[in-house]
Amino acid sequence: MRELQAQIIAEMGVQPSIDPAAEIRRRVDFLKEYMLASRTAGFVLGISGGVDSTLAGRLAQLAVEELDAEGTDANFIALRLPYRVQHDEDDAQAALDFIRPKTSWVYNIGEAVDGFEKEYAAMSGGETISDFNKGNIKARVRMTAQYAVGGQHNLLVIGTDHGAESVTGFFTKYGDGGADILPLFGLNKRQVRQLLSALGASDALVGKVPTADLLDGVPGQTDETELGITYDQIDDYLEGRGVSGETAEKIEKRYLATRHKRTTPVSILDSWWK
Ligand SMILES: Nc1ncnc2c1ncn2[C@@H]1O[C@H](COP(=O)(O)OP(=O)(O)OC[C@H]2O[C@@H]([n+]3cccc(C(=O)O)c3)[C@H](O)[C@@H]2O)[C@@H](O)[C@H]1O
Ligand SMILES: Nc1ncnc2c1ncn2[C@@H]1O[C@H](COP(=O)(O)OP(=O)(O)OP(=O)(O)O)[C@@H](O)[C@H]1O
Ligand SMILES: [Mg+2]
Repeated sequence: MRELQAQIIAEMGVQPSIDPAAEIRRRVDFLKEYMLASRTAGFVLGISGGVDSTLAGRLAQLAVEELDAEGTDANFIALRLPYRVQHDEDDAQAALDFIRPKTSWVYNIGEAVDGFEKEYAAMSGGETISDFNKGNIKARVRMTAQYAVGGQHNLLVIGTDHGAESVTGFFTKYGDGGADILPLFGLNKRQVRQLLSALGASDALVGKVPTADLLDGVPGQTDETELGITYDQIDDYLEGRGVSGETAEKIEKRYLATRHKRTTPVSILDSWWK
């Protein structure tokens, strides 16, 4: 195996094979134990209809149900965070039906994002924010909405980052990358699907094609199209399997370019970037 591949696998904590039932138990326990240790009242998470938030949402709901049964009041607020009308709203509703969250709210980010864009144009004498940059603003407004709910109700913000996203830095810094607790870390994408399947999610939810869905111009653009790498390739790489040199180089190039996203802001005491 390539030396950098071994180092990346260790950092991402991905195992070549997993026992889905044991992973579900371990992650529900982690949510419960951390909630108790942090003296918070539960969790908040945006539900998009994608596999990551469907799994993290169901784990959070199981954690609060167990805590309630054990005599500790806990809450889970699932947030729909559409930008205006989401093109695959039906899938998001199917995800909520599967998660069965204790509380479910909708915060439409349309007004906040468009208001931001308008004020930006006024400030800059008419500069237009690119669709790509606006996509990152959408992700950061979603983060702000989750922290607003968390701040009001003493809840931890769940993040859905895991090995297959972290390795390529395929998230918005302080957007979906901004969270308090990461119950999916250590998994790759196919393992996320394995856990969802073990929890009884429908084939449609388990097989949902990953999309960041951040662009006005290309609704539902697939992650694989933007990345130019497939999740199967990323998953194979993270399981220590052989992938072509070209694929390994693409993954490693993204990994090295996005190190700043996987750490705290660089300070004069850091040397990792040298
Ligand atoms: N070397 C460096 N050291 C320290 N900071 C550095 C830096 N280079 C850039 N930066 C900072 O980082 C910023 C760029 O990072 P960032 O704002 O994240 O922006 P960026 O990485 O350019 O874009 C985010 C990517 O993540 C994808 N994404 C986002 C959200 C969700 C999902 C999903 O899968 O659902 C995917 C999105 O499609 C896009 O490809 C720069 O504007 C700068 O502030
Ligand atoms: N439209 C949305 N409504 C609510 N939350 C969202 C929305 N879009 C993104 N999010 C939040 O941002 C996180 C990151 O998005 P990401 O696309 O990586 O995950 P996903 O949609 O759950 O799964 P997938 O990666 O398979 O599409 C989501 O897990 C979710 O918590
Ligand atoms: Mg998505």
